[in-house]
Amino acid sequence: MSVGHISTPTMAFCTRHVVRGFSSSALRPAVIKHVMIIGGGQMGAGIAQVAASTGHSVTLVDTSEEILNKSVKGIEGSLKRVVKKKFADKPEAGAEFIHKVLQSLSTSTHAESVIQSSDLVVEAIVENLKVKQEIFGRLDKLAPQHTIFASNTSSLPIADIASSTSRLDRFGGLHFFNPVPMMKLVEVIATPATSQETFDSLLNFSKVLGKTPVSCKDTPGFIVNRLLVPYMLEAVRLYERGHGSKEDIDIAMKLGAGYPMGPFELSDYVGLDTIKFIIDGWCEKDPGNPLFKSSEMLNKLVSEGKLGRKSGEGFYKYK
Ligand SMILES: CCCCCCCCCCCCCC(=O)CC(=O)SCCNC(=O)CCNC(=O)[C@H](O)C(C)(C)COP(=O)(O)OP(=O)(O)OC[C@H]1O[C@@H](n2cnc3c(N)ncnc32)[C@H](O)[C@@H]1OP(=O)(O)O
Ligand SMILES: NC(=O)C1=CN([C@@H]2O[C@H](COP(=O)(O)OP(=O)(O)OC[C@H]3O[C@@H](n4cnc5c(N)ncnc54)[C@H](O)[C@@H]3O)[C@@H](O)[C@H]2O)C=CC1
Repeated sequence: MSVGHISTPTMAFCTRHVVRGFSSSALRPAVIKHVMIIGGGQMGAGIAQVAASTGHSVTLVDTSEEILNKSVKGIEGSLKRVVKKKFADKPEAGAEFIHKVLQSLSTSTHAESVIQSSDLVVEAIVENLKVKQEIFGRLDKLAPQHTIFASNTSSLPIADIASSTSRLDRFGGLHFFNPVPMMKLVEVIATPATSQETFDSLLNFSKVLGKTPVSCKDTPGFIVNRLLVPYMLEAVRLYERGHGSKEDIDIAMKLGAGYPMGPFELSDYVGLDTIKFIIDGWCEKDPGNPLFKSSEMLNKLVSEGKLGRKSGEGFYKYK
């Protein structure tokens, strides 16, 4: 499906002169122009929006047209909010900007037919190692030599995801933050096998998106989630012990610690299914660690389909 005009793909490098995706005359980061984003949920749609807004041609991939239509509607809504600020006095320029961004964005339910023209693949699908490995393993066989693969995983080791491919040197992590159009940080993650050129390309790509990248090792939670997850888990334990209401805990952290959202508001914003995937994964890896003990309250909400804002109810109601 095409949202706007799909430009003719141009490869970042002519294959003849390419060694592992980099110019053989001088090893320099590949130029990233064509980006495939896999997963049109909260994160994938946000990454697609920002990439299309910054001069990239973007294809957003998901499993159904219905999901992709919803993703594009969300992107249009978010672009309107961006334009309201950015082009406050120039509504026509704002409308032109939105038109141009949507022209740079196409959608597809078939990653295989897009991979040949992709310089970079950013995966933002469900937080499940096997599912991520399966999709990267399949695309690895079809992707051009120079194509860089990156995962937006919150909690899985990048090296484990990369192990399903034969391009360990061209594989890294690009961890964006929610909501992507507003959050300035990107964690750029190198595994021991990620080449310097790939890492530089990912750093550079993040800067072109207008983000501030930080360099991370492939360690659990990278930087932000290594610190955020214990804090959030401690909040839910405090609540489960009856030592504070969720409303008071949220107010306390906003007004006392200056956070824009309290831990329960933020959990609903992130998505309780995603949070459960993260905690269950860490618990499985480190079962003796009391920090990752599962939360009965969280499990109950997820089993009832209360996934936070995206389903209309989580810790709070949104209808
Ligand atoms: C307790 C539960 C136990 C579970 C424990 C387990 C923990 C596991 C956690 C793991 C988490 C993993 C997630 C991850 O990997 C990393 C993350 O992404 S963490 C999340 C990081 N994000 C945040 O912390 C967000 C914090 N919130 C904010 O910064 C603000 O609240 C927010 C910008 C979202 C909204 O601002 P707010 O003032 O509250 O509301 P407004 O609606 O007025 O918006 C302000 C401003 O921003 C514009 N805007 C907002 N969203 C968008 C958008 N999507 N697109 C475009 N523009 C947007 C809006 O238009 C407003 O603009 P104005 O011009 O100011 O009107
Ligand atoms: N929600 C958050 O705040 C953050 C999430 N992340 C990570 O980003 C990833 C995505 O998270 P969200 O966008 O929140 O999830 P989401 O649930 O909103 O979206 C996931 C999307 O992936 C699609 N999908 C699933 N399997 C697929 C497949 N095989 N092929 C194509 N599409 C597929 C789903 O249909 C869905 O649209 C996860 O790895 C998560 O850990 C990272 C930073 C923040």
